[in-house]
Amino acid sequence: MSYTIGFIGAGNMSGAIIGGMIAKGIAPERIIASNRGREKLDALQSKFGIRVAQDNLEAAQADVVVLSVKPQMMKAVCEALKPGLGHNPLLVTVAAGLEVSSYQRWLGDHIALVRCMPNTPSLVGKGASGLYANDNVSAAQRQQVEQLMQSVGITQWVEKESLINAVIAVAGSSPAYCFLIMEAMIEEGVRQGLTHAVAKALTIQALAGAAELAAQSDVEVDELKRRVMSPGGTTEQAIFSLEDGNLREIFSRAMQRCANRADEMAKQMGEQ
Ligand SMILES: NC(=O)C1=CN([C@@H]2O[C@H](COP(=O)(O)OP(=O)(O)OC[C@H]3O[C@@H](n4cnc5c(N)ncnc54)[C@H](OP(=O)(O)O)[C@@H]3O)[C@@H](O)[C@H]2O)C=CC1
Ligand SMILES: O=C(O)[C@@H]1CCC=N1
Repeated sequence: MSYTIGFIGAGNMSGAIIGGMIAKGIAPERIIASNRGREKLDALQSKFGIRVAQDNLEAAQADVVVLSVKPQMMKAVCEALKPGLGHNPLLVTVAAGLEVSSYQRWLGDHIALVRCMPNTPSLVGKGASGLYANDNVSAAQRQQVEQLMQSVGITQWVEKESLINAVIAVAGSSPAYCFLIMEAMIEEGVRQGLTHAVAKALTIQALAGAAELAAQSDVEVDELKRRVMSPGGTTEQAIFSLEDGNLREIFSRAMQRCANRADEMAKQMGEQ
């Protein structure tokens, strides 16, 4: 692959994808990022050797243009980019909430646009991205974006745009849920007498190990859970406590709020 990739907005999500791509061996000269402020560009340039520009129109000259500013900024950014998109690049937006129809209103009905919902573990090659393409995206462009995002993790296509909100709940936002679980486990480990360093090392490895086991296993996760729960043993006391506390309902509510917020954002910002 030798096409160029431009990132508009060089914040957390762009940094994670760029870092993952460089770690996978994508040549830094193929990547250009633009950002409002200079500081993040300097950091990305010195860390990864990519090209940077403060003018979004420069990054927009790439073959694939990743729109990675906050949803609230997207309309203004797109309208300013419009004159520089005459080469009709493949556009990939990672913004939560905003729908294809909004981008088409700002940039024209002809745009080839993929909505990609990635997550920050992309930085370490363990990203999970959902992808949705509008009708103008060709089969070759689908492959191109798939290949690009697979360089930093796994991808799953969804064929209905509304399902991107479910992808946000399951993958885009969920690293934060996992970090919260880690925080809680580390805190209790320390309460029970472990040092912070020991509790942290064990927590991270237990969760990473469980995820790897689930990924490599040919049985469902509920069976893997059952294999840890010796009858009359320790684990079932913990699981009973979590179930008594309605953990499933807590997750269900949290993920519904997450997806609903994406809906709400689409409505608010789609009216712009
Ligand atoms: N963080 C995450 O885990 C995920 C985020 N996303 C999506 O990614 C997008 C970016 O989020 P995230 O990286 O977290 O946010 P950040 O705030 O970290 O990054 C946004 C970047 O956009 C820059 N920016 C703002 N306005 C402009 C402009 N007019 N021109 C150029 N650059 C501009 C900001 O520059 P400055 O440094 O000057 O403020 C900032 O660096 C969002 O739409 C979000 O929904 C999707 C999945 C996961
Ligand atoms: O919180 C957010 O809105 C973004 C989208 C998914 C993860 N972070």
